Amino acid sequence: MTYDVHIIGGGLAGSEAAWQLARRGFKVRLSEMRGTGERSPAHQGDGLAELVCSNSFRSDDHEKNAVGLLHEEMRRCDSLIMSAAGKAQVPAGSALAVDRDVFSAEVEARLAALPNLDIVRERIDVLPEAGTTIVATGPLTAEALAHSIGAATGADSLAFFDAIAPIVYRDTIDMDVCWMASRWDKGETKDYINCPMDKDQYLAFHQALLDGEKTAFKEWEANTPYFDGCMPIEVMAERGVETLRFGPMKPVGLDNPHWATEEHPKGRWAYAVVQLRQDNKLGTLWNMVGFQTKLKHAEQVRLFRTIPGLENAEFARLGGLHRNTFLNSPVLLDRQLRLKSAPHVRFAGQITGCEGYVESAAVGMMAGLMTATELAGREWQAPPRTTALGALLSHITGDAEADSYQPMNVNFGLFPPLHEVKKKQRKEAYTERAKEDIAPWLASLSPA
Ligand SMILES: Cc1cc2nc3c(=O)[nH]c(=O)nc-3n(C[C@H](O)[C@H](O)[C@H](O)COP(=O)(O)OP(=O)(O)OC[C@H]3O[C@@H](n4cnc5c(N)ncnc54)[C@H](O)[C@@H]3O)c2cc1C
Repeated sequence: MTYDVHIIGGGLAGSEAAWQLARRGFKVRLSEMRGTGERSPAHQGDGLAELVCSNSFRSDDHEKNAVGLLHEEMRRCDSLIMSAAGKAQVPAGSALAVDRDVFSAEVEARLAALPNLDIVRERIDVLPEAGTTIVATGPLTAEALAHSIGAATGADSLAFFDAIAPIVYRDTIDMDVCWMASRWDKGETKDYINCPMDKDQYLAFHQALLDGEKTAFKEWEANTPYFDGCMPIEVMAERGVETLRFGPMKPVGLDNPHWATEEHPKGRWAYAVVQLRQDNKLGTLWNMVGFQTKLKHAEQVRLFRTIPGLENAEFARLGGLHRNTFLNSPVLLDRQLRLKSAPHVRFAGQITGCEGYVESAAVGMMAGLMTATELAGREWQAPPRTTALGALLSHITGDAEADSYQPMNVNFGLFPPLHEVKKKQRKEAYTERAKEDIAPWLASLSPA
């Protein structure tokens, strides 16, 4: 079969791009290296759209949160990733969290049902010299292709670290010590397992993190920065004794019923809390929220078993650390995510420098829509900057003005941290305006 588009990489972005194109009638080849015996250091299976770390798509609140707004806009574009997430949803308060296996299987099944899409298990080592191509190989692009991209761009790619959080078997958590609750009782159910620490336990744990044996840095790694949203707990611990208590171990809004008294019948707040969030639909696996780490594996087991309630914890997966690569998009790509030096090649997903599952999928979706518009001989209109999609795209391509990306309260490196954005500006940005502005843009898309 001859193809209209070759998509390289069947992760979140590549799967979404393939969906947008194939359901518009274009012939698509989707090349995914997993399934050939090859995997990135973070992927664990061979399914399309595998979530490599947390199982959360973050806030689903489209009234108050920019990521929630992005969810909403993607749903309006008939996003495969959002609809599969809906099918695979597990309880997580106001966040959208999924069973990763159900999610990946749903994405794969929906794509496999499209007659004009071929999913081919193959590793691509060289950037195609001709033909409409979308590269969505992610932050862990296989080495040969990464070199080929490097040769084509002539520019150094940037590198940073990401770390993976551990996953615990539910039946090894001591619920006589831990309890189920959502912070401030948000959400209809009590979605998190909470492990309480008193002050002495917290201080001892903090010290142990500082003393714990870590994976050694190689020379080239020493100056590579972390993205803030994926900072390992031991690095956070190094920033100060209170940092974790204001981060992943925040105790506020969590009444511990095991510590109830006559004066506090609902329970009292602990000095610090470790939270676990459901990771699979069955509820047998729970991940330690914000506990990404580069501690050595044996050290993780020893140290995490000192957390109250996790004394007998068995780990389905331990934390890890990886070096990621992404393009200098504002310099190398045009406003339609095409490589300036080879415009038949478009990039999508985290390799463009965006960060997060939802953002990667959103960029994949837009790359698919751009390609569909181009192939249909129509003129592409960018989504307005007042929308979450427009803000994301503007920022990736370096077209952002100060206020255009403020609604994006994503806490990863390329976006301003939440605390730097004034509440009032955020609220203004989340108004109905974005939802009104997206409507004419949706009408401009090439028909499905
Ligand atoms: C370790 C780690 C942890 C992360 N944790 C989180 C998190 O908790 N929450 C969050 O929101 N985001 C997280 N991210 C960030 C990001 O959102 C994810 O990496 C996301 O999966 C990116 O989507 P993508 O489609 O761009 O890439 P991926 O989902 O990685 O997909 C790329 C695909 O391309 C394939 N591939 C690579 N090279 C080739 C080749 N040469 N030929 C063929 N196929 C190839 C890969 O096998 C993979 O399936 C994490 C990233 C990493 C690396």
